Amino acid sequence: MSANLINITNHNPTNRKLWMAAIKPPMYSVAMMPIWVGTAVAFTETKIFNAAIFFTFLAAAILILAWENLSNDVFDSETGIDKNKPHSLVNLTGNKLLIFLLGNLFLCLGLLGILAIAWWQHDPTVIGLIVVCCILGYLYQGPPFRLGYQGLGEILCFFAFGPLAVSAAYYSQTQTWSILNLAASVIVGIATTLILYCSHFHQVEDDLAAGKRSPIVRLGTQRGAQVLHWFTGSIYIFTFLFVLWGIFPVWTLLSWVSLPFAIKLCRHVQENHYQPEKVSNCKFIAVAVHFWCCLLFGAGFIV
Ligand SMILES: C/C(=C\COP(=O)(O)OP(=O)(O)O)CCC[C@H](C)CCC[C@H](C)CCCC(C)C
Ligand SMILES: O=C(O)C1=CC(=O)c2ccccc2C1=O
Repeated sequence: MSANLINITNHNPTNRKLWMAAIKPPMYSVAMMPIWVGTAVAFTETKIFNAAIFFTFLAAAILILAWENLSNDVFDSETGIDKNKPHSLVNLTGNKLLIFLLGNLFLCLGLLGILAIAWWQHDPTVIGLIVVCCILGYLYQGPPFRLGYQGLGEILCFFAFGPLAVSAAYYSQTQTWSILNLAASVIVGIATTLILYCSHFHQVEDDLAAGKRSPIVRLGTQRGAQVLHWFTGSIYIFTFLFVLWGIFPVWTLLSWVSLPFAIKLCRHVQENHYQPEKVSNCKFIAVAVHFWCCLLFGAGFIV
């Protein structure tokens, strides 16, 4: 049996854990929330809900994020930054080409789903917006740009998962634009960017060695942990202000139910920012903050 096949068929628990860490199932809620929130705002404003478009968009978003993650492992294998990362899909399979081709297959299927939406609407706007998201995703990690290595990933992430993806979801239902939806997209964008920011805390040593100037490399873990308080707090402060100004319905304050996760995240990082093995799970606490915050925020528009 080849080494690759041994890797894939070895069912011991450690190997299963590595595969789960490589595939990152909880991370895929990140692709779903912009579609959920954009569709919820569209429903509030227009009472339009097209289920076929909603579910096609959800599936396509998941496929596109799968491409982003698979190609991240491919491109990172070329810079050496993942050499200590056993849960990289390239390291697990030992087959970079396979992961590259699989990633591109997911991208094509995802874009086909979005193309179907554009076809049903006789309007290329949604595919245009999602192609721009994919270009930002490539600029983040792909050669020769690798803007994530310059510490610019958070900006790309905010625009891709915030204004662009949420506007695309809104437009896919209504074929119009909305200022309310743009304001809502700011909340989704910040909550998603929080996850990316948290993902750097445990990687400072490997990032430095590979020349990646992530925000945490630039700030240091201590200041990074302090900035995290403001970053996390801004989600709740902005939501409150938008409610106060009469822009968001009061029920969007339901998103504050996610505050315990946000407090847990800030405390955990404050206490462990300098211990990579302890802080490494903070990304998944941030995923919980994002999930509950965006789920309830979207629900607040429908209630
Ligand atoms: C792949 C991403 C982060 C991983 O970064 P890193 O290399 O530090 O992680 P590892 O340690 O695990 O190697 C996320 C990058 C996000 C990017 C800036 C923007 C992606 C845009 C998406 C393609 C947009 C999808 C939108 C969808 C809702 C239609
Ligand atoms: O593996 C990761 O660190 C991330 C994967 C991912 O898909 C994503 C999407 C949006 C924001 C952050 C992240 C990650 O950090």
